[in-house]
Order: sequence, then structure tokens, then C-alpha cells
Amino acid sequence: MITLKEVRKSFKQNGEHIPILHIEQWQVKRGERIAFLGPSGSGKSTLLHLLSGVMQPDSGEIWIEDQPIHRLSESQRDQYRAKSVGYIFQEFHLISSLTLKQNVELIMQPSMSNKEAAEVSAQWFERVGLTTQQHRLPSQVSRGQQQRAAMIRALIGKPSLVLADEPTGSLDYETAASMMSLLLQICEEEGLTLLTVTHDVHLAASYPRQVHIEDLNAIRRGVTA
Ligand SMILES: Nc1ncnc2c1ncn2[C@@H]1O[C@H](COP(=O)(O)OP(=O)(O)OP(=O)(O)O)[C@@H](O)[C@H]1O
Repeated sequence: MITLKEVRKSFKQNGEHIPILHIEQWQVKRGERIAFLGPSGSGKSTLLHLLSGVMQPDSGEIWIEDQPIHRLSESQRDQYRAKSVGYIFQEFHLISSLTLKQNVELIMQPSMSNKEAAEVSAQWFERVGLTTQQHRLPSQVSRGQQQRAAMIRALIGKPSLVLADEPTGSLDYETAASMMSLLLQICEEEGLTLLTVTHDVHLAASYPRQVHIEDLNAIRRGVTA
């Protein structure tokens, strides 16, 4: 369960604190898959950054399961993020000098032997249909295939929270739709909570729940500052 209570975030712009986000009360059940929609600048990415612990709220509470994210120190938030959050970005952030397989295995548990890590990663490459391409460099595969590898990297540790910020923003529609459907399917099979920011209403419609950030963010509704 994710719980947000009276969460506020503002940014300093030209010496002034501009309120960006105010979420009075919000809950997400474990395993829910939610698409976030909203105009540019409405606070969608800011919300993901707060949930991943990259940013701290000015005030309010953010609970992920039994962890009070708002109370953690920076190093505790780094640990929380490494263990519990899988992030998928619009740009895939794969290391260009490493193969897809090396990119994935780089972040796998140090407690796993090389043999175990190779077995687990092979299963994931098969699951996303990339077995043939796994030994190639990112530049030697398509953008859709790069994003599938980035998806494995985000999901392989079975994080309690998967955050995807415009994950299909740089893909053509057909590739985007197939990537989104794979992401939804895997998160459902693994029981992972998925929050995806997208501008695409058709892709958002494939999610069991859609949230318009304007409905969540009291500042956008003009009822608060
Ligand atoms: N680090 C920052 N410093 C100052 N202002 C910021 C910072 N991060 C975000 N903002 C401002 O906060 C507002 C919300 O930004 P955010 O990136 O959350 O919007 P968004 O809904 O994700 O937009 P988009 O759909 O364009 O990505 C914007 O006005 C942005 O300029």
C-alpha cells in the first residue's frame, strides 16, 4: 500500500517558492497498475520523484508499505530506491559499451553467483522476446528492444514499486503499444505496483486505473496554494 497525506512540494523559481504539488490524501493498493495523465508541467514527474525518494516533500507523509519515505535520510532513501523501486525512463539509460545482458546483470544482486545471475537473466530475456539480441550492444538493436532491456533491468529485482516516466515516449505507436502491454502483463503476473506517466490516452486506457493529476493535485484544481 502507498499512502500520501498532505504532501506538498514547491520549487524555487526566480527567488520565489512556487507551489507545484499538494496531495491531500491518496492511496494505492499493492499490485495496482495506474496510468497518470495530465498536461505538461502539472507535477507528474515530481510525484514520481517523491515516490522514489529522489526528492523530499516540503511537508506531509509518504508511506510505501511500512516505510515512511518522508522521514528517511538521504542514504536510507538511496538504499530504499535500490532495493524497492524499479524506474523506467523515456530514454533508456543503457550503458552503450555493454551488451544488453551485461547491462541487466550489472544491477543484479551481488549475493547471486555468476551462474545464477546468468540463468535468471536468460529467463527474463526469453520472457520479453530478446534472447537472440541479448549479446548485442544497445546501438545494435532497435529502440523498442532497448526499452525491453531497460524494462528487464527495472523489473528483475522484483521491486515493490515500478515507476515509468513516459516509457514509450520515444517509440512509434505499434512498438509503444506492445511494450506497454508487456509491462502491464509482467507487473500483473509478478504482483508489482506500477505507476506510469503517459501523454497517450489510448495507451492509458489499457491500464486498469487512470488518474488525472489535476484531480489528485489540489493546486491544479485551484483549491489550494
Ligand atoms: N528541480 C526543479 N526546480 C524548479 N522547478 C522545477 C523543478 N522540477 C520541476 N519543476 C517545475 O515544476 C513543475 C512541474 O514539473 P513536472 O516535471 O513534475 O511536470 P510534468 O507534469 O511531469 O510535465 P511534463 O509532462 O512536461 O514532463 C514545472 O513547472 C517545472 O518547471
